[in-house]
Amino acid sequence: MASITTTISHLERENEVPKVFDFNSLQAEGKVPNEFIWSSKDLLETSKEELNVPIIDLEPIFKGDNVALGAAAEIVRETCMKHGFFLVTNHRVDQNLINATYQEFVSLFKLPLDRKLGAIGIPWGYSAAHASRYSTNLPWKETFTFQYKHYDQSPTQIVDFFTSSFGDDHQHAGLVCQKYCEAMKELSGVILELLATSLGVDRLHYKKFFEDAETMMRCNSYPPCSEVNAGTLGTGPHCDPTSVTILFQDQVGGLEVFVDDKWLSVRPQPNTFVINIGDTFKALTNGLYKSCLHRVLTNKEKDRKTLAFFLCPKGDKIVRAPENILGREEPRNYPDFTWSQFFEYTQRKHRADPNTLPDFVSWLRSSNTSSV
Ligand SMILES: C=C1C[C@]23C[C@H]1CC[C@H]2[C@]1(C)CCC[C@@](C)(C(=O)O)[C@H]1[C@@H]3C(=O)O
Ligand SMILES: O=C(O)CCC(=O)C(=O)O
Ligand SMILES: [Fe+2]
Repeated sequence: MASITTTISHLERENEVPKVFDFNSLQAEGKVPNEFIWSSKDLLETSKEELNVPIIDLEPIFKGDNVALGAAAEIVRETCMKHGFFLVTNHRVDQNLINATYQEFVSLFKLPLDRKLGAIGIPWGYSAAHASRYSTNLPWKETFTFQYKHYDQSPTQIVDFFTSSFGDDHQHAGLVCQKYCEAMKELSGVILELLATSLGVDRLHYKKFFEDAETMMRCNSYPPCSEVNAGTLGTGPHCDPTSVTILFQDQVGGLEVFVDDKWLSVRPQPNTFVINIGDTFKALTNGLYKSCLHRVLTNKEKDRKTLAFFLCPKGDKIVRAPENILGREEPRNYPDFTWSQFFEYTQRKHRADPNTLPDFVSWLRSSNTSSV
């Protein structure tokens, strides 16, 4: 996928000089530029009720308790057919590693703007509100994104990206993030076994499919926004185009899920990760599981950070659902495609939103038809 970095065309910024936003200045000024104002349909009011998210205790599953696995799989199937979000606890990821990774990003986003701008890159690198890609509906956030290749045994895979982005003084940060990604890779294996069991397919089916994954790791840093009622969003309404997201969120809150025509908040729960199904995994279930809509609100007082581990298959692998999901013979609802094709579509043709997957499938089918 590195080719995208050299050939990417800015979605909405073909012929303009991209603006650069400094959130420190924006906060000091206290006013919100128009580019950050979203439309009323994106800003529908949040419901008073919260999303009732099941918390799956992974400890019995780690211990090989198949009865517990079966019970957990039932809960996962029900929740993924409804909205695609659940929490996991007793995940065996060292809390000190989570804290250390979180603190590395606290420091990283405190760097002077010129050092962060020196790490700007698409899709890998630093971004301030995605202002180098879009000119409207800008998210009120900074991000740092990099790729983690599960099959790359190099101990410096992530370190090299951090030092090339920020200099040799970020070698330690890279090492910490590499250990975090390795822990996420282990956790993703357990989640994939749980998902396979919930779908009635071979328990190792998805784990094997993702054994050479090329994952996208991102830290989202959401500065406080003094003008919360101005119509800003930390991240706009979307379905993750990726496969399975393992999200660490701090205790600030702001993540919301659209279920039964209502925006419901996902309350931060200590010692848990948020797991959500993305578009590509939806296709890997032939559309049975929801890749559901979510968004992030801004808040007036607190800085919020999240660590998103976006599990993605190796770019050239064919995304195709296994036969007999839940033991049912079903017609195929999606054409074969590769993650590289879909990722490139999100980066060059269609900003990920609530309709990315159906729009991609229509585009793919029309391209295949026209190419014959
Ligand atoms: C494949 C991806 C594209 C985005 C990062 C991952 C999964 C989520 C996508 C995203 C967060 C959806 C909302 C819009 C977006 C542009 C963003 O706000 O960051 C999306 C990411 C991206 O294209 O960088
Ligand atoms: O930061 C969050 O709470 C969620 C962010 C998100 O949905 C994303 O980056 O895809
Ligand atoms: Fe998301």
